Amino acid sequence: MAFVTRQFIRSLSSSAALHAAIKHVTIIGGGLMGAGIAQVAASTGHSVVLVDTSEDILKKSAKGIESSLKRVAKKKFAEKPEDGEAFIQKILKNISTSTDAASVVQGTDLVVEAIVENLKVKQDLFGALDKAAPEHTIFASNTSSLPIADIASSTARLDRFGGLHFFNPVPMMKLVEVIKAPGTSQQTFDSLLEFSKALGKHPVSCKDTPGFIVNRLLVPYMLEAVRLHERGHGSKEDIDVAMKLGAGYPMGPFELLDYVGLDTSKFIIDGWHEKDPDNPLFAPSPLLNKLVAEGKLGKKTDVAVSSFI
Ligand SMILES: CCCCCCCC(=O)CC(=O)SCCNC(=O)CCNC(=O)[C@H](O)C(C)(C)COP(=O)(O)OP(=O)(O)OC[C@H]1O[C@@H](n2cnc3c(N)ncnc32)[C@H](O)[C@@H]1OP(=O)(O)O
Ligand SMILES: NC(=O)C1=CN([C@@H]2O[C@H](COP(=O)(O)OP(=O)(O)OC[C@H]3O[C@@H](n4cnc5c(N)ncnc54)[C@H](O)[C@@H]3O)[C@@H](O)[C@H]2O)C=CC1
Repeated sequence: MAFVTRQFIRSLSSSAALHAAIKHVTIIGGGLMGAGIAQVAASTGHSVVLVDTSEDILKKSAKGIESSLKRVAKKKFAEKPEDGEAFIQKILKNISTSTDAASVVQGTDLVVEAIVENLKVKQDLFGALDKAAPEHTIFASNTSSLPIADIASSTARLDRFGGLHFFNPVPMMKLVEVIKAPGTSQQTFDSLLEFSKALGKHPVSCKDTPGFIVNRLLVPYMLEAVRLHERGHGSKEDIDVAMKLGAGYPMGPFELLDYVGLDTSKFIIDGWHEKDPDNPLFAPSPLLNKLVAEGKLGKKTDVAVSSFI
């Protein structure tokens, strides 16, 4: 009995040690999501390396993180603004940047990928990182719409691979969907749940099904808003106002599409349409296709102007 108890306590403490082990995080992709995830991880005391393809992009990511932190500090230190600068600098010290993912993952506990929503590109990245990262390193994807199992299939660490789906803007949105793919071990899943909590987020458990929970509901709604407008049944402005004042959404669907990025939205819809071509919920939108072809991608193209105008 005493032995069982000791064993039990030992297994509990080794699982706690595993959870505590996520200290060093590598975020791949310094765009809208990666920069936000890096900011939140650094703000909660993690040591973060942010990776992208060029120094110029990383400079832009760092600028975005700093201005977001300024907004946080302005609120947090409203009474004592002089403490705000020290708060920002302390967090920025936890973040370094790199363009060489394979070398920085050598010392990391967790890789969170937030690059372009393309299966092949994600698989190539993880396939290469799998060879470079230590045994214990957990891999996670922030994909909006792709099956985690498909992304993980380019690696030999299916048990240490899961989904961590954050929401935009990451510093403000409390939810993280934690996805357990068929190969994800319980230990990995628990570590991802613990990590989400350590970031101050509220995790929910998801199966590896298309769109998990939020996007399975949100994407058809947003597309239906675009189709309603395409049919001439409402102006973009009226649809946005209607959903804000009539349904209590903080942003209307067109405002949100601008915020999320029209390119990312198109990647999601095209991918689902290809898999399920007869499903009218995922039919491509001529308006969205036209705007993306014109390079109008939403706020990421021009913060001040809506791509839908
Ligand atoms: C068709 C396919 C489509 C597929 C899409 C899939 C994408 C995904 O995979 C999943 C997603 O992320 S979906 C998007 C989920 N996000 C939302 O729905 C956001 C909705 N908007 C909001 O919650 C608020 O407008 C929001 C919180 C953003 C802003 O709040 P407010 O509306 O009250 O407006 P503000 O006056 O601008 O902000 C108030 C204060 O909030 C703070 N803040 C906002 N943004 C911040 C940021 N980025 N960093 C730091 N602080 C921030 C800030 O304190 C601000 O006050 P000020 O600084 O004085 O303006
Ligand atoms: N935009 C949103 O609201 C949300 C997006 N997501 C998902 O997060 C991921 C990223 O989305 P965003 O941040 O919006 O995209 P983004 O376009 O803002 O940023 C993507 C970044 O990844 C970089 N990148 C591309 N390939 C790379 C590679 N091989 N190695 C390193 N960096 C690379 C790009 O240079 C770019 O800076 C996508 O999978 C998307 O579906 C998830 C939740 C919300």
